[in-house]
Amino acid sequence: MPLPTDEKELALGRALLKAFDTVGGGPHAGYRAAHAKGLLLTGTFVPTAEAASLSKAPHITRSSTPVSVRFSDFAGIPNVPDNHPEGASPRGFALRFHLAEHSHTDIVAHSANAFPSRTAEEFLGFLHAVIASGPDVPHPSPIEQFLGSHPAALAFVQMPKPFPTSFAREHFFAISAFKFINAEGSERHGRYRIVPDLGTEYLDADAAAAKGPNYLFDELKERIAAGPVKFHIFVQLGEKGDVTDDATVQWPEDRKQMKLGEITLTAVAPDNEAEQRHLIFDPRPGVDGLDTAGDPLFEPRATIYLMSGRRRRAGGQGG
Ligand code: HEM
Repeated sequence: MPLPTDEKELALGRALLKAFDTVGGGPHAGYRAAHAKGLLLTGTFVPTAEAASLSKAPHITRSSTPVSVRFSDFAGIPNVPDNHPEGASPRGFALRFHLAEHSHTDIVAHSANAFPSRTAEEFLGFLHAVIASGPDVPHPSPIEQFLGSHPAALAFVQMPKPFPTSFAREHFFAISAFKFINAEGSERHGRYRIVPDLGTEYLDADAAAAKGPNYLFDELKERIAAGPVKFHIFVQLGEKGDVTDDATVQWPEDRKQMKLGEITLTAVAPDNEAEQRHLIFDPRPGVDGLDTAGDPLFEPRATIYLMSGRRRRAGGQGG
């Protein structure tokens, strides 16, 4: 998976990485520039019978596929408390389907069904406004000005992001629309939703504040030692006219949702830190039967995940 050769794309990737480093007090050698604190679990994906009507992708047409899932807190701070008011949310769910040796496809999702910007350039503007807005900066501060002129960013910042009782009681969204292509060549747009088998469950603010800084990761390790953790993958199906190239626009809640399959996680991955450090997720599917659908976030994300991942691998420690 090479980096792009276009100098503008590379410069955007470098600028985003630098901005994340600044916000997270990094770089932290060997860790991700965002979603630095994580845990990797392993298990299996089993598709539903109807999933093949949507896509001919290998993991959707086979009876089962091994998977890895990396759960994470948002910030680029390796020891961010799981109950940190700004640093922990949205939580991440990065899923890898292991199709064959050196062959895989990923879904990278987070716990908010929203994103603050349509483009990576706009996201960089958001981060720069955060960086320029210390406590001593006069009002309206750069971030107040940015939020005043970017309604999607304001909505994202203001949306409630409650703390779950467990990673196994949180839901996740891949935000962008994808194209699903079946064996007959028919195409449908859809958006992934990953829903816990046990349903979502959240703490109130006082209960969250009373939790320890590692409450989510400690609980996940205990839970998986006691038995499997299950999630269902749904695809919210787009209809004619639904926007497919803008992560800030959600589709109506009454759109049909097709169940794609189930993930059963059974163990904490061995050599967890080294495995996490090595894994570089790609938000683009890159397999027959699945494609991106014009969302401008995909390419810059792929670039920055790769840039950050190579830097992390060279860091030699961390996860
Ligand atoms: C312009 C938009 C975005 C930028 C600049 C960005 C930036 C980043 C960066 C720098 C990382 C660390 C990469 C690494 O070192 O491996 C990261 C990881 C991650 N991002 Fe994004 N991101 C963007 C959009 C999104 C969206 C839309 C989602 C949710 C659907 C998302 C979810 C995640 C998750 C879950 C991870 C952790 C992946 C892992 O566990 O390795 N990001 N992002």
